[in-house]
Amino acid sequence: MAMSSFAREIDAVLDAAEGKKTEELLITYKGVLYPSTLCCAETFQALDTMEVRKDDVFLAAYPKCGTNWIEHILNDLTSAVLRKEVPRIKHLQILEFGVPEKFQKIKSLPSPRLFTTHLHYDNIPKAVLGSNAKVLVLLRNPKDAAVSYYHFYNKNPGLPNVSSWDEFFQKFMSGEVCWSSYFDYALAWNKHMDKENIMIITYEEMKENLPQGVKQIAEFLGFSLPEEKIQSIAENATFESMSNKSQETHGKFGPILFRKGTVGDWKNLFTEAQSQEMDAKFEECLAGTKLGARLKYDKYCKY
Ligand SMILES: Nc1ncnc2c1ncn2[C@@H]1O[C@H](COP(=O)(O)OS(=O)(=O)O)[C@@H](OP(=O)(O)O)[C@H]1O
Repeated sequence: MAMSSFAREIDAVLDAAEGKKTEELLITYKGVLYPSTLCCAETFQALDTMEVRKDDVFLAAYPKCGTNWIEHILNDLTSAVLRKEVPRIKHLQILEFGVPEKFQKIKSLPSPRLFTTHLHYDNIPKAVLGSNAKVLVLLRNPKDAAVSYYHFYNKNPGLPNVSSWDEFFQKFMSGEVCWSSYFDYALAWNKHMDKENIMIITYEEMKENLPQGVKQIAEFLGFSLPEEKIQSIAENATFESMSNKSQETHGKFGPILFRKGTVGDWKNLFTEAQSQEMDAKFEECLAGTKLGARLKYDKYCKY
């Protein structure tokens, strides 16, 4: 099976990580950890002056909340509207990845350009947040996000191994993970989610009704597509469909990324005490907020 250029690009990043010592795998920029195989200070600086078009589309997602899933749907929706395949170029499309010279190439990409970022609201370029470009914000319940992140730390050669789930749980709770704290991330978006050009989606809602989720995203983007097209995009975006093609689309990264794709896997790792600790943190940070309600914590994070 032929590998996409995107898959070859990811394989090259994984190969580069294999040669690095553990202490070389992370960098810190403005107090936040990032993987050194993908991010550098020069690109963060260049991001500050990135030019934004009003028809650019941004996907903002905390890591492990289903970023690659929604990217795939956005790509399919855009390809359907343009009636041609939109190529994916990860180091260009993920705002904080790659080298600063990429911004020259970004300027020549045709509209509508699709970008992704895991950056905290405060670190997203002001040009993006000050524009009317559409921003789709993706979150997942924090317990499943933590479990997914834990496996990712240990399976991805680009991240340092953690010796145990207990160790990772404490790091996740204190925000000592790449892209920093889940709770700070969600709280920041809570303040901005009512803006017209911002739409929140959750992993769990997409799992509950994928065609409905695809339709809502299309409507938010102003894309008018026949029902059958929405259905076929949803069918291509199931976990089974995406993981079956992952070797082709994501190369060696495929099995690392498409792990389980379920809701509730946290019950296999969380101890009772850890579950209560996260319940208390959620209560302290997000309970009573509009975004907190959207996450349906009691449904997805309680026994
Ligand atoms: N199509 C589809 N349906 C349901 N779930 C899916 C799908 N595609 C990816 N996934 C799951 O999303 C998790 C990876 O999240 P991200 O893509 O955000 O990871 S990353 O931060 O970009 O590395 C990871 O979750 P876990 O399986 O729980 O680890 C993936 O399996």
